[in-house]
Amino acid sequence: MTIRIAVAGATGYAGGEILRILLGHPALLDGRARLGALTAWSNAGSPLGEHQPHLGPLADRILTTTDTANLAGHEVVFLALPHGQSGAVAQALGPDVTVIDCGADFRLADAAAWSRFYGTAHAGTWPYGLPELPGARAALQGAKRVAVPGCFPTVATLALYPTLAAGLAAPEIVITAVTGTSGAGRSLKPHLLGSEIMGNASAYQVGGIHRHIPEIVQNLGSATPADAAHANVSVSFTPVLAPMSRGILASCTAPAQPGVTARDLRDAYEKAYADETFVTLLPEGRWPQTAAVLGSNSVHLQVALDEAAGRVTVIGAVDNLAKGTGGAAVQCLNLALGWPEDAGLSTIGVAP
Ligand SMILES: NC(=O)C1=CN([C@@H]2O[C@H](COP(=O)(O)OP(=O)(O)OC[C@H]3O[C@@H](n4cnc5c(N)ncnc54)[C@H](OP(=O)(O)O)[C@@H]3O)[C@@H](O)[C@H]2O)C=CC1
Ligand SMILES: CC(=O)N[C@@H](CCC(=O)OP(=O)(O)O)C(=O)O
Repeated sequence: MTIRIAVAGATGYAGGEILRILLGHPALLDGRARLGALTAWSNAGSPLGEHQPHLGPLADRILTTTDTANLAGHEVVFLALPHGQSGAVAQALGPDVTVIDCGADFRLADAAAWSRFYGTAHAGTWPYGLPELPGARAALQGAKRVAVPGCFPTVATLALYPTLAAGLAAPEIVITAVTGTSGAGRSLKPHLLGSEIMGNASAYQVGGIHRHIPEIVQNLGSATPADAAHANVSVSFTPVLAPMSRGILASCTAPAQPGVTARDLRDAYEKAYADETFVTLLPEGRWPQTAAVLGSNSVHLQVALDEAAGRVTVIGAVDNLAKGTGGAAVQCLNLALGWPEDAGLSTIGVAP
């Protein structure tokens, strides 16, 4: 049987990245799977090529409206819709359909935290699509519903989890992350005008209000077993917008426990990620940079002990649209359908 895959939100950045990756996926190249409906909202009725000129083979495909009728009859549906839109769409899809949601709607287990940061009713909680988190991979194998992580939580979690799980630092976390503009999606936003962005760097959502904070707390809370309720995990997170289209470079720090050495830290990361295809601890002395992971499903990490300040510092780089969304979504598809986890996904970046 050929698996039919629909992509809802195909005109967006996340939907476009999912399609870019699927066009090179072995299951689509050899006919085990094929692309069905490609849906949109305000741009329904127009050809995909008007919005995603880089997806040549799909240029003439006409976008249909994101609704139940158009998404019916597919074995797999990717949702790449604005926050709050996934719940109703997913509910109308049968339990046998594999639904992979790039939005935030089903990421959080804590309904109160959801309401506090998103201001709407909590839709529910699905298996969390970060296979590299201990225990997560098993829950994703064969899953019919997957919540793809946010881009900042992906890199922050992978950067700090080994340190916290090994008890090498206290969970009093400070993260500053430089991000490209595509993280905001492609709808017009005044602060993302070219003239405001070029030659500029600006902090936003400062002071504990960014939506990704509860997601990072949830993930890193699970690294500290004595803290099931995440009560003593604190996360100070400051995002900084920079003039680049893709990429996140995150500096993640936490207070080192007394007696911890640089060797302890490296050992923790080498052990945690020894078998992970998409997480690379760089050789000593080399530092992650966004260009090195551009277009790839990789996260690059480097860890240092700042002895004078008594802090662990981990630098992480990710392509927000690849491992930060579209690549993670395809990695989760592979796990859900029992395909090789890395099928269609590259660890090789685009540089310069
Ligand atoms: N960009 C990123 O780096 C990341 C994005 N995500 C998540 O992925 C999802 C999509 O983000 P992104 O691609 O950046 O966003 P975009 O703004 O680029 O795209 C949004 C898509 O949703 C469609 N859409 C707009 N309004 C509605 C609506 N009311 N109902 C249904 N569909 C609608 C748009 O269609 P049309 O063009 O026809 O109006 C478009 O296809 C979001 O939930 C986002 O949080 C997650 C991690 C990282
Ligand atoms: C530059 C910029 O605005 N970035 C977005 C990234 C969020 C994102 O894409 O993740 P979600 O799926 O959780 O929305 C932001 O900071 O809100």
